[in-house]
Amino acid sequence: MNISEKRRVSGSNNEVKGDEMKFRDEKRPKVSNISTRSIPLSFKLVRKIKRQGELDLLYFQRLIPEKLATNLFQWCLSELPWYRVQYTVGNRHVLTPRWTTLFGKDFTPHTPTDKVYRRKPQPIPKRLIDLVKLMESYIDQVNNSNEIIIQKNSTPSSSHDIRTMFSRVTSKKTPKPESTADDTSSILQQPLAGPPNSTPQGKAPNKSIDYDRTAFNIVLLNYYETGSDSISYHSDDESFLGVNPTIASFTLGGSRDFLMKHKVNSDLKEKFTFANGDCLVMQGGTQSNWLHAIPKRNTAVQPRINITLRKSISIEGTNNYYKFNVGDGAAYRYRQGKMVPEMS
Ligand SMILES: O=C(O)CCC(=O)C(=O)O
Ligand SMILES: [Fe+2]
Repeated sequence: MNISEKRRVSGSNNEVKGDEMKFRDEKRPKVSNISTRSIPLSFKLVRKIKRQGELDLLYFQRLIPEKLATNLFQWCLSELPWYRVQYTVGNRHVLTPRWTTLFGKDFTPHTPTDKVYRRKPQPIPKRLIDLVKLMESYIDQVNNSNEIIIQKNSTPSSSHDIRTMFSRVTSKKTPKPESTADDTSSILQQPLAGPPNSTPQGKAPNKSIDYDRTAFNIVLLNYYETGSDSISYHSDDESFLGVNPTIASFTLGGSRDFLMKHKVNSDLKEKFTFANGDCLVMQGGTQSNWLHAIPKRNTAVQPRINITLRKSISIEGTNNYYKFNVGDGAAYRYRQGKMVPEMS
């Protein structure tokens, strides 16, 4: 039995051999065409990262305050069904090396749904819809702004507020305001990579890339229970995601390394270690030019849940997602510290 995983049949895939991928600082790309911008959005920080090789990222650090992120982690783990998908490609049997679950469907109009879908799409749970709406709004705001705003007490500019949203997750009690330790003001006291001058007002939006208005319809969750759980190098560049797809990817719970490498230029590599509450948005040419992975680790790592938001533009896309992330096997529920198959 082959336990390595080919991520998706139609995407670009490279097998990753566990920890063999090493990043040495001296091998990092030259800074010549690097621009990293920092924009505080209401009470948080986002970095626009545009680098050589069409890397185009938005890095929302500590977007979800820690306690709320931990609470959402626990809610996802205990309330959602999870799958350990197995599938066959040719004569190769693949065990997906992590738990997955999926919600949502493409926006294609069709009836009756059960005739076209291989597996009935599951509605996105309300709490996750809130996350979707929030991120759509944040991403559009950041992409439509070319401003570098450095101010201590910025007011929320989104109609969605992450604390309001997650107050549902934090159960009956009214959430206490978070300490300001995570707020933009304190982060901005530290110098960040970016243009030296900051101009608070009056700049026209950056028109060099036309980003579509963000509209997610698929919520895919990955649960990495131990360091043996992983996702091999791949890119989410399938045609059913459209051209230059935008994918938002949250980390809840434990930190894991997230590696990126350029598909052609082996000098171009990136490494992030995402923490509880972080969100990375991959957009523009990122998927067509880069691969990403969460490698296995044999050091102690805490369980991590990843929530990714994306858009399927066709029924085929939705079917593909359910095939590789829900599959045909049993649903599992997390009960008393372990995954148990659900009684059907
Ligand atoms: O867990 C992560 O951060 C990455 C997940 C991922 O790349 C995917 O589901 O396509
Ligand atoms: Fe991915």
